[in-house]
Amino acid sequence: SAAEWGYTKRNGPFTWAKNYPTAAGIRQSPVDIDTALATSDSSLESKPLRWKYVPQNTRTIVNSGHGWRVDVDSEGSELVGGPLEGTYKLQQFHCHWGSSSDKGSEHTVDGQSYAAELHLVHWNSSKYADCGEAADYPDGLTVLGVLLKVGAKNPELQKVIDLIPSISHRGEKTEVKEAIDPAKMLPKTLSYWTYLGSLTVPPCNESVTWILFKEPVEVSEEQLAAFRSLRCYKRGEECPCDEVDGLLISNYRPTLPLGTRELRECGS
Ligand SMILES: NS(=O)(=O)c1ccc2oc(=S)[nH]c2c1
Ligand SMILES: [Zn+2]
Repeated sequence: SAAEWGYTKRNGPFTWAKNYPTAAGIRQSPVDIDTALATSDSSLESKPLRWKYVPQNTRTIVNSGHGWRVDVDSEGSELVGGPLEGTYKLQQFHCHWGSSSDKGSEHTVDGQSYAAELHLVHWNSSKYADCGEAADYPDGLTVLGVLLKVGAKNPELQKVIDLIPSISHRGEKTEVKEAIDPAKMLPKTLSYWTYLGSLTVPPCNESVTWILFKEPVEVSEEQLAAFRSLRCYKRGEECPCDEVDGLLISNYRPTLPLGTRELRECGS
């Protein structure tokens, strides 16, 4: 099959449009958040963003070959309000990072990169049967983005880090025994920017309402180093990517033009 997409020169973001034409679309993510362009919107202020997660429903963590991903049983979760119509359910959460902590976030703010970015992926359960179906519709998905900056060790993310040694190679997965509470990974203040975009990984479906919190959350250098210890190839196979012995040292997509899309903000 065609070389699997990834983040190296050979299979990275600038090659994705070859096999995934949507990646060259006009509603792509991530984007640079030009804070001067953001318009505050009273309708956002009048419908506060509200979420409910069930920590016991975080099921498994897997090495997708593109990073770690915690898959969640959607039942019992919900995200409503803000720019959203209807109810969205949590499907999974994962992270993007760089080879050093001066880069790694997908969204940038006035051109500034952060060390990493956490994504909580939700699907519109008011209109669609599951995440896969929802991903094919412009109002199908919502991703809550949290910017991560270097600082104190993040106790909730530490529960993910502790599982990384058991999913070191692509395809490996393990049960999440100690419940991880997604709500504890969100910032204290809930101000955010929102715009219409896409998945930041192939097939780059233009089906995501992005909600990016303004306040970064802290993570330690050691925790970032643990992310970079994941390998992008299967145990027993040789490394297909020309990354330093197949370590997933970087898995963020560079920003795409906002174009004529509206960028709204809620809260200061
Ligand atoms: N990076 S992202 O746009 O939040 C995103 C959204 C949905 C996904 O499904 C898989 S699998 N990986 C994904 C990444
Ligand atoms: Zn992501």
